[in-house]
Amino acid sequence: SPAPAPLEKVFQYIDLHQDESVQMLKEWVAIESDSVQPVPHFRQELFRMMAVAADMLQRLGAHVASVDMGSQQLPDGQSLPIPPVILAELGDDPTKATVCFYGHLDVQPADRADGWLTDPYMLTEVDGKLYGRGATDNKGPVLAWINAVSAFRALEQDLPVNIKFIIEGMEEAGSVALEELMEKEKDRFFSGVDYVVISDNLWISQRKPAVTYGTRGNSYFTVEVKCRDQDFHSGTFGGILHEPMADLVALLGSLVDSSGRILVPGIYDEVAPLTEEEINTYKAIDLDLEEYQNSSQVAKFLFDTKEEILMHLWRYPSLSIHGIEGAFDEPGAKTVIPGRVIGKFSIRLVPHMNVSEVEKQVTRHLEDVFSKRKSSNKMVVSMALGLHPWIANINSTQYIAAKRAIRTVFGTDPDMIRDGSTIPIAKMFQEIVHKRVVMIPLGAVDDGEHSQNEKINRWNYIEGTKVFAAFFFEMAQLHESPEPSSLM
Ligand SMILES: Cn1cncc1C[C@H](NC(=O)CCN)C(=O)O
Ligand SMILES: [Zn+2]
Ligand SMILES: [Zn+2]
Repeated sequence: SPAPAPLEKVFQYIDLHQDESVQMLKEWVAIESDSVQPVPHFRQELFRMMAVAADMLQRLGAHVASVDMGSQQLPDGQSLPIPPVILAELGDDPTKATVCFYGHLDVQPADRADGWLTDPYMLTEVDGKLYGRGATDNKGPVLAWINAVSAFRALEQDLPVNIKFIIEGMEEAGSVALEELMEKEKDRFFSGVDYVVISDNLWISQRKPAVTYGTRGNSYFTVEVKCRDQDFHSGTFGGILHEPMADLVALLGSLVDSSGRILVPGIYDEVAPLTEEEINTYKAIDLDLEEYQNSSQVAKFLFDTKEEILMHLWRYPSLSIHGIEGAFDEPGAKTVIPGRVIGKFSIRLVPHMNVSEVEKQVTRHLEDVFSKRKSSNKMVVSMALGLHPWIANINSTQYIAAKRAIRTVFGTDPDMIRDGSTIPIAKMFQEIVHKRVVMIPLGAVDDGEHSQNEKINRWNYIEGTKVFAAFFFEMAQLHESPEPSSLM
C-alpha cells in the first residue's frame, strides 16, 4: 500500500533536501573523532563532535543535556577526559509512544597511508558512494535519524512519537563508563521510553534491507608472560631461559584448533541448542556465498554452506587472536628475546553464555596449560572487556513497525538478521533499563566499517532517512492499537 499523504510529503522533503543532508554528513566526517587512539588531539575532536551534535539538536528544538562522563584511566597510568554523552528529548505528549534513538559519533582510527583512496576525513562522493571515516559507522545513521525528525519540523507536521536521543562518543573504545550512566538514568531520562532504536550495523546484502534481532557479546582477554622488564640478547641468554614469547605462543596456540573449534573446556556448555525452526530462518536469508567469499578476498571459509556460515557468525562463539604487545614486529633480523609480552584475544559470546563463567573457564585453562610448561615466568590473565550477547523477540511491536516501514520505503520485506559483532548498549537497555530494542541498519554489506575506504551509499542514507520517518508513523499506529501477538 502507498504511504499516507503526510508521509509522502515528508519523503518528498527528504528527497528535495538530500544535498543538504550530504553536506551535514560532510561536516561531521571532517571532525576527527577517533576514540581508539588515546591522545589529546583526538579527545579534543571528540569533545568538539559532541558539542556540534548537541548544538544541532538544540536548534531542532530539543531539550539537550551533555552529561559529564569523568575520565578514562589508561593502562600506562595516564588519564584522559571522556567526551560527554548527549541525552536529548523532543516532545513529551503522554498520549504518544516515546522512541529513544541510540547512536555514537566516535570513529575508528583512519590514516590515508593505510590505503585510503581519498582523505578519510573529507567526505568524497564517487558514483553515489560517500567515502569517509564514520560515514556508515555511525555518523550517517545518526544524521539520518535527526534529518527524519527535522523533516517533520520543517513541514510543521506533528511528530507522531516523542523522541529521545542518547548519543555517546566512546563506543569504539568499548562504551567506556556508559553502563554507570544507564544505571543512573534508568528511572530518570529513560523512564518514559517505550522503545529503543539502534542503527549501528549493516545489512547482509548490497541492496536488500535488513532488521537485526541479535548481536554477539565479547570477552576480551590479555595474558601477560613476564620474565623481567627488559629485553635480552639471544646470543648471551638464548638457551638458558624460559622465554616469555615461547610460553605465550604455546598459550595462544592452545585456545582454538584449525577448524575454528574453541579448546577451552566447558566453553560450549551453555550455547543455546539449535532448533529445526531456527535452521529455516538461516535458509530464508539472501546470501550469495561465492560473492561474499570473493568480495572478502578470502580463498575459502571454514564452512561450505550459507547456513553453517551464518550460524558460525551469529549463534556460535568464536575465538580470535588479535596481537602481541612487546613482540618484535618490525622488518629486519633483530636477535632479541622480549622480556615481557602480552597476548590479546577475545571470545565472541552467544546466548546463553555467561561472561563471568567464560572468564573463569579461560583463566583456568590458561593456568592449566602454563603450569604444564613448568616455566619460571609469571603469567597474569585478565579480562579487559566483558560484553554480553543480546537477542530480541522479533514478534514484538517495534519489529512489526520496522518491517512495515521498510516495506513502505523499499517495497520489500527485510532480511531478519543477527550480527556477529557487539553493540554493548543493546544488552544494557534490555537488562538494566528493561526496554525493548530494535536494530534498523541503514548501510550495505560492502560499506567497510572499521576498514579503509569506509562509505555509505547516498541511496542508503536518504532512503534510510525515509525508513526512520515511516517508522515514526508505524510506531504511533501500533502504539494506539497494538497487534495481539506483539504484547510481550
Ligand atoms: C570495542 N569492542 C570490543 N569488543 C567489542 C567491541 C565493540 C565492537 N563493535 C562494533 O564493531 C560494532 C559494529 N557495528 C566490536 O564488536 O568489535
Ligand atoms: Zn558503530
Ligand atoms: Zn564501529
